[in-house]
Amino acid sequence: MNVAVIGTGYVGLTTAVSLALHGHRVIGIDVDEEKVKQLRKKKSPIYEPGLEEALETVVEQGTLSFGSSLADEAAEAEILFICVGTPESEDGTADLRYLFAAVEELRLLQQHDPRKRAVVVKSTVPVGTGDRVADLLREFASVHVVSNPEFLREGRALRDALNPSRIVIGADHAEAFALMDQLYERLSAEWVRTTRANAEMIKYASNAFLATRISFMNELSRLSAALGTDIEVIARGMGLDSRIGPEFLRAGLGYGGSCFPKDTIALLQVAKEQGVSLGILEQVREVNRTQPSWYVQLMRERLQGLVGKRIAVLGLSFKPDTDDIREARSLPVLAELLEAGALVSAYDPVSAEAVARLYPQVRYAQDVYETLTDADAALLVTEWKDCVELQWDRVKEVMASPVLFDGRNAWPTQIVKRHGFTYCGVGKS
Ligand SMILES: NC(=O)C1=CN([C@@H]2O[C@H](COP(=O)(O)OP(=O)(O)OC[C@H]3O[C@@H](n4cnc5c(N)ncnc54)[C@H](O)[C@@H]3O)[C@@H](O)[C@H]2O)C=CC1
Ligand SMILES: O=C(O)[C@H]1O[C@H](OP(=O)(O)OP(=O)(O)OC[C@H]2O[C@@H](n3ccc(=O)[nH]c3=O)[C@H](O)[C@@H]2O)[C@H](O)[C@@H](O)[C@@H]1O
Repeated sequence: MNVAVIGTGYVGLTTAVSLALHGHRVIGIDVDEEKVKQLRKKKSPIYEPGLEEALETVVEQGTLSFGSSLADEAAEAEILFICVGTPESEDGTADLRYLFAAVEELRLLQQHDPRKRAVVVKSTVPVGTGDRVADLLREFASVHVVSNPEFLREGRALRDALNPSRIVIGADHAEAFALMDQLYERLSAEWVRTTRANAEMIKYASNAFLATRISFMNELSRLSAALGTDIEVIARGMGLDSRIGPEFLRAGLGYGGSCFPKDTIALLQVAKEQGVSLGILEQVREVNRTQPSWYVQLMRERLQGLVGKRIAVLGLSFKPDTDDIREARSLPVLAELLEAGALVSAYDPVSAEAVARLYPQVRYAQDVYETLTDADAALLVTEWKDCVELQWDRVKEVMASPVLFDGRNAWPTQIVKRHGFTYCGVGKS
Protein backbone atom coordinates (compact mmCIF):
# COMPACT_ATOMS: atom_id res chain seq x y z
CA MET A 1 0.00 0.00 0.00
CA ASN A 2 1.06 3.63 -0.41
CA VAL A 3 1.58 5.22 2.98
CA ALA A 4 2.60 8.68 4.21
CA VAL A 5 3.80 9.27 7.75
CA ILE A 6 3.50 12.85 8.94
CA GLY A 7 6.11 13.59 11.60
CA THR A 8 9.30 11.52 11.67
CA GLY A 9 10.12 11.60 15.38
CA TYR A 10 10.38 8.46 17.45
CA VAL A 11 6.95 7.13 16.55
CA GLY A 12 6.81 8.36 12.95
CA LEU A 13 10.24 7.07 12.02
CA THR A 14 9.73 3.62 13.52
CA THR A 15 6.25 3.37 12.01
CA ALA A 16 7.67 4.32 8.61
CA VAL A 17 10.60 1.88 8.83
CA SER A 18 8.45 -1.02 10.07
CA LEU A 19 5.83 -0.53 7.33
CA ALA A 20 8.57 -0.28 4.70
CA LEU A 21 10.14 -3.49 6.04
CA HIS A 22 6.74 -5.10 5.48
CA GLY A 23 6.82 -4.12 1.83
CA HIS A 24 4.64 -0.99 1.79
CA ARG A 25 5.81 2.09 -0.12
CA VAL A 26 6.26 4.74 2.54
CA ILE A 27 7.14 8.42 2.55
CA GLY A 28 8.03 10.20 5.79
CA ILE A 29 7.10 13.88 5.83
CA ASP A 30 8.56 16.30 8.34
CA VAL A 31 8.50 20.11 8.65
CA ASP A 32 12.01 19.97 10.06
CA GLU A 33 14.09 20.31 6.87
CA GLU A 34 17.32 19.42 8.67
CA LYS A 35 15.79 16.14 9.87
CA VAL A 36 14.62 15.33 6.34
CA LYS A 37 18.10 16.02 4.98
CA GLN A 38 19.65 13.67 7.52
CA LEU A 39 17.05 10.98 6.95
CA ARG A 40 17.64 11.10 3.20
CA LYS A 41 21.30 10.41 3.97
CA LYS A 42 20.09 7.38 6.00
CA LYS A 43 21.11 9.02 9.28
CA SER A 44 18.67 8.46 12.12
CA PRO A 45 18.05 11.62 14.17
CA ILE A 46 17.35 9.45 17.20
CA TYR A 47 19.61 6.94 18.87
CA GLU A 48 18.35 3.41 19.15
CA PRO A 49 20.37 0.22 18.65
CA GLY A 50 19.60 -1.29 15.21
CA LEU A 51 17.37 1.52 13.96
CA GLU A 52 19.87 3.16 11.63
CA GLU A 53 20.76 -0.17 10.00
CA ALA A 54 17.07 -0.87 9.32
CA LEU A 55 16.63 2.67 7.96
CA GLU A 56 19.55 2.12 5.60
CA THR A 57 18.03 -1.13 4.33
CA VAL A 58 14.63 0.30 3.45
CA VAL A 59 15.96 3.52 1.95
CA GLU A 60 18.40 1.55 -0.22
CA GLN A 61 15.70 -0.87 -1.37
CA GLY A 62 13.54 2.12 -2.29
CA THR A 63 10.54 1.39 -0.05
CA LEU A 64 11.12 4.39 2.23
CA SER A 65 11.79 7.98 1.18
CA PHE A 66 11.50 11.33 2.91
CA GLY A 67 10.18 14.77 2.05
CA SER A 68 8.95 18.00 3.55
CA SER A 69 5.82 18.71 1.52
CA LEU A 70 2.72 16.62 1.95
CA ALA A 71 1.00 18.15 -1.10
CA ASP A 72 3.98 17.76 -3.45
CA GLU A 73 5.43 14.49 -2.29
CA ALA A 74 2.70 12.40 -0.67
CA ALA A 75 -0.31 12.80 -2.97
CA GLU A 76 -0.19 9.10 -3.91
CA ALA A 77 -0.67 7.95 -0.32
CA GLU A 78 -3.90 6.15 0.49
CA ILE A 79 -3.09 5.86 4.22
CA LEU A 80 -1.73 8.93 6.00
CA PHE A 81 -0.47 8.54 9.53
CA ILE A 82 -0.33 11.55 11.85
CA CYS A 83 2.64 11.05 14.19
CA VAL A 84 3.36 14.62 15.26
CA GLY A 85 4.16 15.52 18.86
CA THR A 86 1.39 16.30 21.36
CA PRO A 87 3.50 17.86 24.14
CA GLU A 88 2.34 19.14 27.48
CA SER A 89 1.10 22.72 27.29
CA GLU A 90 1.48 25.17 30.14
CA ASP A 91 -1.77 24.12 31.84
CA GLY A 92 -0.95 20.41 31.51
CA THR A 93 -3.38 19.68 28.66
CA ALA A 94 -2.10 18.06 25.47
CA ASP A 95 -0.96 20.73 23.01
CA LEU A 96 -2.72 19.81 19.78
CA ARG A 97 -1.41 22.62 17.57
CA TYR A 98 0.90 20.36 15.52
CA LEU A 99 -1.87 17.85 15.08
CA PHE A 100 -4.35 20.39 13.77
CA ALA A 101 -1.69 21.96 11.53
CA ALA A 102 -1.19 18.52 10.00
CA VAL A 103 -4.95 18.08 9.60
CA GLU A 104 -5.12 21.42 7.78
CA GLU A 105 -2.41 20.22 5.37
CA LEU A 106 -4.40 17.05 4.83
CA ARG A 107 -7.52 19.08 4.10
CA LEU A 108 -5.65 21.11 1.47
CA LEU A 109 -4.21 17.94 -0.06
CA GLN A 110 -7.68 16.39 -0.31
CA GLN A 111 -9.11 19.59 -1.84
CA HIS A 112 -6.47 19.61 -4.58
CA ASP A 113 -6.36 15.89 -5.12
CA PRO A 114 -9.55 14.19 -3.96
CA ARG A 115 -9.12 10.43 -3.46
CA LYS A 116 -10.15 7.67 -1.14
CA ARG A 117 -7.85 8.03 1.87
CA ALA A 118 -7.60 7.01 5.51
CA VAL A 119 -6.18 9.49 8.00
CA VAL A 120 -4.77 7.53 10.91
CA VAL A 121 -4.04 9.35 14.16
CA LYS A 122 -1.14 7.61 15.90
CA SER A 123 -0.16 10.54 18.13
CA THR A 124 -1.45 10.26 21.70
CA VAL A 125 -4.50 12.54 21.82
CA PRO A 126 -7.28 13.22 24.34
CA VAL A 127 -10.57 11.42 23.96
CA GLY A 128 -12.68 13.16 21.34
CA THR A 129 -9.78 14.42 19.22
CA GLY A 130 -10.29 11.81 16.49
CA ASP A 131 -13.95 12.82 16.25
CA ARG A 132 -12.88 16.48 15.97
CA VAL A 133 -10.52 15.53 13.14
CA ALA A 134 -13.38 13.63 11.47
CA ASP A 135 -15.56 16.75 11.73
CA LEU A 136 -12.84 18.86 10.12
CA LEU A 137 -12.64 16.40 7.22
CA ARG A 138 -16.38 15.69 7.01
CA GLU A 139 -16.73 17.52 3.68
CA PHE A 140 -14.70 14.71 2.05
CA ALA A 141 -16.94 11.67 1.94
CA SER A 142 -14.07 9.47 0.77
CA VAL A 143 -11.85 10.14 3.80
CA HIS A 144 -11.94 7.88 6.86
CA VAL A 145 -10.50 8.94 10.18
CA VAL A 146 -8.95 6.19 12.28
CA SER A 147 -7.47 6.22 15.76
CA ASN A 148 -4.52 3.81 16.06
CA PRO A 149 -2.61 4.56 19.28
CA GLU A 150 0.99 3.46 19.59
CA PHE A 151 2.39 1.45 22.50
CA LEU A 152 6.06 1.19 21.57
CA ARG A 153 8.85 1.82 24.05
CA GLU A 154 11.87 3.99 23.31
CA GLY A 155 15.12 2.11 22.98
CA ARG A 156 13.28 -0.85 21.45
CA ALA A 157 10.80 1.06 19.33
CA LEU A 158 11.41 -0.78 16.06
CA ARG A 159 11.21 -4.20 17.72
CA ASP A 160 7.93 -3.14 19.38
CA ALA A 161 6.54 -1.76 16.10
CA LEU A 162 7.27 -5.08 14.38
CA ASN A 163 5.95 -7.16 17.31
CA PRO A 164 3.24 -5.03 18.94
CA SER A 165 1.58 -6.14 22.16
CA ARG A 166 -1.80 -5.39 20.53
CA ILE A 167 -3.28 -3.44 17.63
CA VAL A 168 -5.97 -1.00 18.69
CA ILE A 169 -8.09 0.45 15.89
CA GLY A 170 -10.84 2.99 16.47
CA ALA A 171 -13.03 3.81 13.48
CA ASP A 172 -16.63 4.19 12.43
CA HIS A 173 -16.73 2.46 9.07
CA ALA A 174 -16.17 -1.14 7.92
CA GLU A 175 -14.04 0.09 5.02
CA ALA A 176 -11.65 1.81 7.45
CA PHE A 177 -11.24 -1.38 9.50
CA ALA A 178 -10.66 -3.36 6.28
CA LEU A 179 -7.92 -0.94 5.16
CA MET A 180 -6.13 -1.28 8.50
CA ASP A 181 -6.45 -5.09 8.30
CA GLN A 182 -4.73 -4.98 4.94
CA LEU A 183 -2.03 -2.58 6.12
CA TYR A 184 -1.10 -4.67 9.15
CA GLU A 185 -1.65 -8.12 7.64
CA ARG A 186 1.95 -9.13 8.40
CA LEU A 187 1.72 -8.29 12.10
CA SER A 188 0.66 -10.97 14.51
CA ALA A 189 -1.04 -9.53 17.56
CA GLU A 190 -4.43 -9.39 19.23
CA TRP A 191 -6.73 -6.75 17.72
CA VAL A 192 -9.13 -4.43 19.49
CA ARG A 193 -11.61 -2.93 17.02
CA THR A 194 -13.63 -0.20 18.64
CA THR A 195 -14.69 3.45 18.52
CA ARG A 196 -12.14 6.25 18.14
CA ALA A 197 -12.90 7.50 21.65
CA ASN A 198 -12.32 4.08 23.23
CA ALA A 199 -9.06 3.68 21.33
CA GLU A 200 -7.86 7.08 22.57
CA MET A 201 -8.80 6.22 26.14
CA ILE A 202 -7.03 2.84 25.98
CA LYS A 203 -3.77 4.66 25.28
CA TYR A 204 -4.03 7.09 28.23
CA ALA A 205 -5.34 4.42 30.58
CA SER A 206 -2.43 2.11 29.69
CA ASN A 207 0.25 4.72 30.32
CA ALA A 208 -1.45 5.91 33.51
CA PHE A 209 -1.64 2.34 34.80
CA LEU A 210 2.02 1.61 34.05
CA ALA A 211 3.00 4.85 35.81
CA THR A 212 0.80 3.81 38.74
CA ARG A 213 2.62 0.49 39.13
CA ILE A 214 5.97 2.29 39.20
CA SER A 215 4.88 4.90 41.73
CA PHE A 216 3.24 2.25 43.89
CA MET A 217 6.53 0.38 44.09
CA ASN A 218 8.48 3.59 44.66
CA GLU A 219 6.25 4.63 47.54
CA LEU A 220 6.56 1.13 48.97
CA SER A 221 10.36 1.34 48.56
CA ARG A 222 10.38 4.16 51.13
CA LEU A 223 8.62 1.91 53.62
CA SER A 224 10.91 -0.96 52.67
CA ALA A 225 13.96 1.23 53.41
CA ALA A 226 12.51 2.12 56.80
CA LEU A 227 11.69 -1.49 57.67
CA GLY A 228 14.92 -2.96 56.30
CA THR A 229 13.08 -5.22 53.82
CA ASP A 230 14.14 -5.75 50.21
CA ILE A 231 11.82 -4.24 47.58
CA GLU A 232 13.40 -6.35 44.81
CA VAL A 233 12.52 -9.61 46.57
CA ILE A 234 9.08 -8.22 47.33
CA ALA A 235 8.55 -7.27 43.66
CA ARG A 236 9.62 -10.76 42.57
CA GLY A 237 7.26 -12.37 45.05
CA MET A 238 4.41 -10.14 43.89
CA GLY A 239 5.13 -10.56 40.19
CA LEU A 240 4.83 -14.34 40.32
CA ASP A 241 1.10 -13.90 40.82
CA SER A 242 -0.23 -14.05 37.27
CA ARG A 243 -2.86 -11.46 38.20
CA ILE A 244 -0.03 -9.02 38.98
CA GLY A 245 2.75 -10.06 36.54
CA PRO A 246 6.44 -9.22 36.87
CA GLU A 247 6.81 -6.12 34.69
CA PHE A 248 6.88 -2.48 35.74
CA LEU A 249 7.47 -3.25 39.40
CA ARG A 250 11.03 -1.94 39.47
CA ALA A 251 11.53 0.64 42.19
CA GLY A 252 14.03 3.37 41.41
CA LEU A 253 14.32 7.10 41.04
CA GLY A 254 10.98 7.34 39.24
CA TYR A 255 9.77 7.37 35.67
CA GLY A 256 10.84 9.92 33.07
CA GLY A 257 10.55 10.21 29.32
CA SER A 258 8.34 12.02 26.91
CA CYS A 259 5.17 10.11 27.70
CA PHE A 260 4.31 9.05 31.27
CA PRO A 261 4.79 12.56 32.68
CA LYS A 262 2.82 14.33 29.95
CA ASP A 263 0.13 11.69 29.49
CA THR A 264 -0.68 11.43 33.19
CA ILE A 265 -1.12 15.20 33.50
CA ALA A 266 -3.13 15.34 30.27
CA LEU A 267 -5.49 12.65 31.58
CA LEU A 268 -5.86 14.52 34.86
CA GLN A 269 -6.75 17.67 32.94
CA VAL A 270 -9.36 15.82 30.88
CA ALA A 271 -10.85 14.41 34.09
CA LYS A 272 -10.89 17.88 35.65
CA GLU A 273 -12.79 19.25 32.66
CA GLN A 274 -15.36 16.51 33.25
CA GLY A 275 -15.53 17.28 36.98
CA VAL A 276 -14.15 13.84 37.82
CA SER A 277 -11.43 13.37 40.42
CA LEU A 278 -8.58 10.92 39.69
CA GLY A 279 -6.98 10.96 43.14
CA ILE A 280 -4.83 7.88 42.58
CA LEU A 281 -3.24 9.42 39.51
CA GLU A 282 -2.58 12.69 41.37
CA GLN A 283 -0.64 10.71 43.96
CA VAL A 284 1.22 8.76 41.27
CA ARG A 285 2.63 12.04 39.98
CA GLU A 286 3.41 13.31 43.46
CA VAL A 287 5.39 10.18 44.37
CA ASN A 288 7.30 10.49 41.10
CA ARG A 289 8.03 14.15 41.75
CA THR A 290 9.38 13.52 45.24
CA GLN A 291 11.26 10.24 44.68
CA PRO A 292 14.59 11.87 43.62
CA SER A 293 14.64 14.22 46.63
CA TRP A 294 13.72 11.36 48.97
CA TYR A 295 16.70 9.38 47.67
CA VAL A 296 19.15 12.31 47.71
CA GLN A 297 18.11 12.90 51.33
CA LEU A 298 18.97 9.27 52.05
CA MET A 299 22.38 9.84 50.44
CA ARG A 300 22.86 12.95 52.55
CA GLU A 301 22.17 10.98 55.73
CA ARG A 302 24.42 8.06 54.74
CA LEU A 303 27.30 10.34 53.73
CA GLN A 304 26.79 12.65 56.70
CA GLY A 305 26.23 15.65 54.46
CA LEU A 306 26.91 16.29 50.81
CA VAL A 307 28.85 19.55 51.00
CA GLY A 308 32.16 19.10 49.18
CA LYS A 309 31.51 15.38 48.58
CA ARG A 310 32.51 14.08 45.16
CA ILE A 311 29.57 12.20 43.65
CA ALA A 312 29.91 10.26 40.39
CA VAL A 313 26.58 10.04 38.56
CA LEU A 314 26.30 7.16 36.08
CA GLY A 315 23.67 7.38 33.31
CA LEU A 316 21.71 10.49 32.34
CA SER A 317 19.12 9.56 29.69
CA PHE A 318 15.61 8.76 30.95
CA LYS A 319 16.31 5.08 30.41
CA PRO A 320 19.02 2.99 28.73
CA ASP A 321 19.41 2.66 24.94
CA THR A 322 18.02 6.08 24.15
CA ASP A 323 19.51 9.56 23.98
CA ASP A 324 16.21 11.07 25.13
CA ILE A 325 16.58 13.22 28.25
CA ARG A 326 13.01 14.54 28.36
CA GLU A 327 11.92 14.42 32.04
CA ALA A 328 14.96 12.21 32.80
CA ARG A 329 15.36 11.63 36.52
CA SER A 330 19.00 12.65 36.17
CA LEU A 331 17.85 16.27 35.88
CA PRO A 332 16.22 16.67 39.33
CA VAL A 333 18.93 14.45 40.81
CA LEU A 334 21.72 16.69 39.48
CA ALA A 335 19.83 19.77 40.66
CA GLU A 336 19.43 18.33 44.17
CA LEU A 337 23.06 17.23 44.43
CA LEU A 338 24.42 20.57 43.24
CA GLU A 339 22.03 22.44 45.52
CA ALA A 340 23.28 20.35 48.45
CA GLY A 341 26.86 21.41 47.70
CA ALA A 342 28.17 18.19 46.16
CA LEU A 343 30.93 18.17 43.52
CA VAL A 344 29.39 16.21 40.68
CA SER A 345 30.94 14.28 37.82
CA ALA A 346 28.75 12.43 35.34
CA TYR A 347 28.84 9.96 32.49
CA ASP A 348 26.40 8.85 29.83
CA PRO A 349 27.29 7.07 26.58
CA VAL A 350 25.07 9.31 24.42
CA SER A 351 23.30 12.04 26.42
CA ALA A 352 26.08 13.91 28.22
CA GLU A 353 26.21 16.74 25.70
CA ALA A 354 22.50 17.53 26.00
CA VAL A 355 22.63 17.45 29.81
CA ALA A 356 25.80 19.58 29.83
CA ARG A 357 23.83 22.39 28.20
CA LEU A 358 21.52 22.40 31.25
CA TYR A 359 24.14 21.70 33.93
CA PRO A 360 27.50 23.13 32.87
CA GLN A 361 28.72 22.99 36.52
CA VAL A 362 28.99 19.21 36.30
CA ARG A 363 32.24 17.60 35.11
CA TYR A 364 31.43 15.22 32.24
CA ALA A 365 33.75 12.26 31.74
CA GLN A 366 34.49 10.11 28.70
CA ASP A 367 33.99 6.79 30.47
CA VAL A 368 32.70 5.30 33.68
CA TYR A 369 36.10 4.87 35.34
CA GLU A 370 37.11 8.45 34.67
CA THR A 371 33.82 9.57 36.29
CA LEU A 372 34.46 7.39 39.30
CA THR A 373 38.03 8.56 39.86
CA ASP A 374 38.39 10.11 43.36
CA ALA A 375 34.63 9.90 43.98
CA ASP A 376 33.35 9.64 47.55
CA ALA A 377 30.27 7.82 46.25
CA ALA A 378 28.79 6.58 42.98
CA LEU A 379 25.14 6.96 42.06
CA LEU A 380 23.52 4.89 39.33
CA VAL A 381 20.73 6.89 37.68
CA THR A 382 20.27 5.06 34.36
CA GLU A 383 21.05 1.38 34.01
CA TRP A 384 23.04 1.46 30.75
CA LYS A 385 24.94 -1.82 30.27
CA ASP A 386 28.31 -0.06 30.54
CA CYS A 387 27.22 1.59 33.81
CA VAL A 388 26.04 -1.70 35.30
CA GLU A 389 28.56 -4.31 34.19
CA LEU A 390 31.67 -2.95 35.87
CA GLN A 391 35.07 -4.32 36.85
CA TRP A 392 34.52 -3.97 40.57
CA ASP A 393 38.21 -4.27 41.53
CA ARG A 394 38.99 -1.38 39.24
CA VAL A 395 36.04 0.65 40.54
CA LYS A 396 37.28 0.18 44.09
CA GLU A 397 40.78 1.16 43.10
CA VAL A 398 39.82 4.47 41.46
CA MET A 399 37.20 5.64 43.96
CA ALA A 400 38.25 7.63 47.03
CA SER A 401 35.72 5.71 49.08
CA PRO A 402 33.83 2.50 48.12
CA VAL A 403 30.25 3.68 48.52
CA LEU A 404 27.54 2.76 45.98
CA PHE A 405 24.07 4.28 45.69
CA ASP A 406 22.10 2.14 43.30
CA GLY A 407 19.25 4.36 42.11
CA ARG A 408 17.94 1.61 39.79
CA ASN A 409 18.56 -1.52 41.87
CA ALA A 410 20.61 -2.81 38.96
CA TRP A 411 24.05 -3.48 40.42
CA PRO A 412 24.79 -7.04 41.60
CA THR A 413 24.28 -6.57 45.33
CA GLN A 414 26.03 -9.71 46.58
CA ILE A 415 29.05 -9.23 44.31
CA VAL A 416 29.64 -5.59 45.22
CA LYS A 417 29.30 -6.37 48.91
CA ARG A 418 31.83 -9.17 48.51
CA HIS A 419 34.18 -6.62 46.98
CA GLY A 420 33.86 -4.56 50.13
CA PHE A 421 31.56 -1.80 48.89
CA THR A 422 29.01 -0.14 51.11
CA TYR A 423 25.77 -0.57 49.15
CA CYS A 424 22.46 1.30 49.27
CA GLY A 425 19.71 0.54 46.77
CA VAL A 426 16.19 1.97 46.54
CA GLY A 427 14.16 0.18 49.19
CA LYS A 428 16.92 -2.37 49.76
CA SER A 429 20.30 -2.28 51.40
N1 LIG B 1 8.14 8.63 21.97
C1 LIG B 1 7.47 7.54 22.24
O1 LIG B 1 8.02 6.55 22.72
C2 LIG B 1 6.00 7.44 21.99
C3 LIG B 1 5.26 8.55 21.62
N2 LIG B 1 3.90 8.43 21.42
C4 LIG B 1 3.14 9.60 20.97
O2 LIG B 1 3.40 9.80 19.57
C5 LIG B 1 3.44 11.19 19.26
C6 LIG B 1 4.77 11.56 18.64
O3 LIG B 1 5.77 11.34 19.58
P1 LIG B 1 7.33 11.44 19.21
O4 LIG B 1 7.58 10.64 17.97
O5 LIG B 1 8.08 11.11 20.44
O6 LIG B 1 7.43 12.99 18.86
P2 LIG B 1 8.67 13.87 18.36
O7 LIG B 1 8.49 15.20 18.96
O8 LIG B 1 9.93 13.09 18.53
O9 LIG B 1 8.43 13.98 16.78
C7 LIG B 1 7.39 14.70 16.17
C8 LIG B 1 7.85 15.10 14.77
O10 LIG B 1 6.76 15.71 14.08
C9 LIG B 1 7.26 16.75 13.27
N3 LIG B 1 6.15 17.65 12.89
C10 LIG B 1 5.48 18.54 13.68
N4 LIG B 1 4.49 19.12 12.96
C11 LIG B 1 4.53 18.60 11.71
C12 LIG B 1 3.76 18.78 10.53
N5 LIG B 1 2.73 19.63 10.48
N6 LIG B 1 4.09 18.07 9.42
C13 LIG B 1 5.13 17.22 9.43
N7 LIG B 1 5.89 17.00 10.54
C14 LIG B 1 5.59 17.66 11.66
C15 LIG B 1 8.35 17.37 14.11
O11 LIG B 1 9.25 18.13 13.35
C16 LIG B 1 8.98 16.11 14.73
O12 LIG B 1 10.03 15.62 13.91
C17 LIG B 1 3.11 11.90 20.58
O13 LIG B 1 1.73 12.13 20.62
C18 LIG B 1 3.51 10.89 21.63
O14 LIG B 1 2.79 11.05 22.82
C19 LIG B 1 3.24 7.25 21.54
C20 LIG B 1 3.93 6.12 21.90
C21 LIG B 1 5.36 6.12 22.14
O1 LIG C 1 3.40 6.37 25.26
C1 LIG C 1 4.59 6.23 25.21
O2 LIG C 1 5.37 7.05 24.76
C2 LIG C 1 5.25 4.99 25.72
O3 LIG C 1 5.57 5.20 27.12
C3 LIG C 1 6.24 4.12 27.73
O4 LIG C 1 7.49 3.85 27.05
P1 LIG C 1 8.84 4.68 27.33
O5 LIG C 1 8.51 6.00 27.91
O6 LIG C 1 9.62 4.59 26.08
O7 LIG C 1 9.66 3.87 28.40
P2 LIG C 1 9.38 2.78 29.55
O8 LIG C 1 10.20 1.60 29.29
O9 LIG C 1 7.94 2.58 29.76
O10 LIG C 1 10.00 3.54 30.80
C4 LIG C 1 9.48 4.78 31.24
C5 LIG C 1 10.15 5.19 32.52
O11 LIG C 1 9.74 4.34 33.59
C6 LIG C 1 10.86 3.86 34.31
N1 LIG C 1 10.53 2.51 34.84
C7 LIG C 1 10.05 1.54 34.03
C8 LIG C 1 9.71 0.30 34.54
C9 LIG C 1 9.87 0.04 35.91
O12 LIG C 1 9.58 -1.05 36.44
N2 LIG C 1 10.35 1.04 36.69
C10 LIG C 1 10.69 2.26 36.20
O13 LIG C 1 11.13 3.15 36.97
C11 LIG C 1 11.99 3.85 33.29
O14 LIG C 1 13.23 3.94 33.93
C12 LIG C 1 11.67 5.10 32.49
O15 LIG C 1 12.21 6.25 33.12
C13 LIG C 1 5.37 2.86 27.63
O16 LIG C 1 6.07 1.74 28.19
C14 LIG C 1 5.02 2.55 26.17
O17 LIG C 1 4.12 1.43 26.10
C15 LIG C 1 4.34 3.78 25.57
O18 LIG C 1 4.05 3.57 24.20
